Amino acid sequence: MSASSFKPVAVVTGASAGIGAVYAERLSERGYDLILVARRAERLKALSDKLGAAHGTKVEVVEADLTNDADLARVEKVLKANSAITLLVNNAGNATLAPIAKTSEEDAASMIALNVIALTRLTHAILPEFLGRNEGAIINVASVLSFHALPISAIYSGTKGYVMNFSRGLQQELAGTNVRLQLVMPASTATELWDLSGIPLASLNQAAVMTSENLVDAALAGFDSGEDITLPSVADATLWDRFDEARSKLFAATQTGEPAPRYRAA
Ligand SMILES: NC(=O)C1=CN([C@@H]2O[C@H](COP(=O)(O)OP(=O)(O)OC[C@H]3O[C@@H](n4cnc5c(N)ncnc54)[C@H](OP(=O)(O)O)[C@@H]3O)[C@@H](O)[C@H]2O)C=CC1
Ligand SMILES: N[C@@H](C=O)C(=O)O
Repeated sequence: MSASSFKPVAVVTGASAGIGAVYAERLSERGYDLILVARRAERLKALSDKLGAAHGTKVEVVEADLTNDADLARVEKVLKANSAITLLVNNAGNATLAPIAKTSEEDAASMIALNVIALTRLTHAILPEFLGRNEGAIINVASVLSFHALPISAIYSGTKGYVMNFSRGLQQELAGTNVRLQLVMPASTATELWDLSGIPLASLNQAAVMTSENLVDAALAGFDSGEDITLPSVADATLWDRFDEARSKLFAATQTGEPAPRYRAA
């Protein structure tokens, strides 16, 4: 079934589980028709049936492995062909949490292909249409590991650091347009990702783990209030402002054109 044209359409990648499945539910409640993307089509179909019955949502199920070039090209085509799309949620992501020496080349490549390349290409696919209509929104799901790295997260943090910088740069490009990008940076959230990553969810400090429902509801509250950057678990929002100010000052301080005195020969 293809999505109808009289309701706005949202695309959610990685909608078969976890955070993406909750985004699909919440966007359905908000009156969107949906294009849901993931490998497990049977789960997407079950979600589609549920949302159709509950809210009359029309859902287009797109079974795709976003690390596969042909599948990704097919999803790009779906995005380019549908002018009713007003929202893209780049949520699909995977993690192998282990030291690099213990991470297979396949797992490393898969994180880069999904977290970096697929997100970039899908953004690139939808952007001309959004800019042409001067409307639309992109939600990029990054992580608090976008700005922090652990001994087991070098590659994952690298990919999520990319999502943060890609999104920050694009937000500046979009200034003055009616197209917006929200960067969401969740901390630990109770999803399948953990067990798949090699770190059991049960081994985490449960007090620091958010439910995916709370995560998405907070992220959408941030979206509704016009936030560019949403850190759903951070109570003191000025922490980000101070971090970003320090980053900006550090960048400005690099623009000297000469070695710092401590590096000059005595
Ligand atoms: N859980 C957490 O603690 C945190 C998660 N995040 C980020 O949130 C996002 C969602 O993760 P979360 O809900 O936790 O993870 P889940 O593992 O629960 O869900 C991941 C989703 O991505 C899909 N997916 C995985 N691989 C592929 C692929 N190759 N092609 C297409 N779809 C794929 C999965 O579907 P299928 O297997 O059917 O393809 C699934 O729908 C990710 O970007 C993650 O990095 C950020 C911070 C914290
Ligand atoms: N998915 C989590 C892995 O460490 C995170 O992004 O925080």
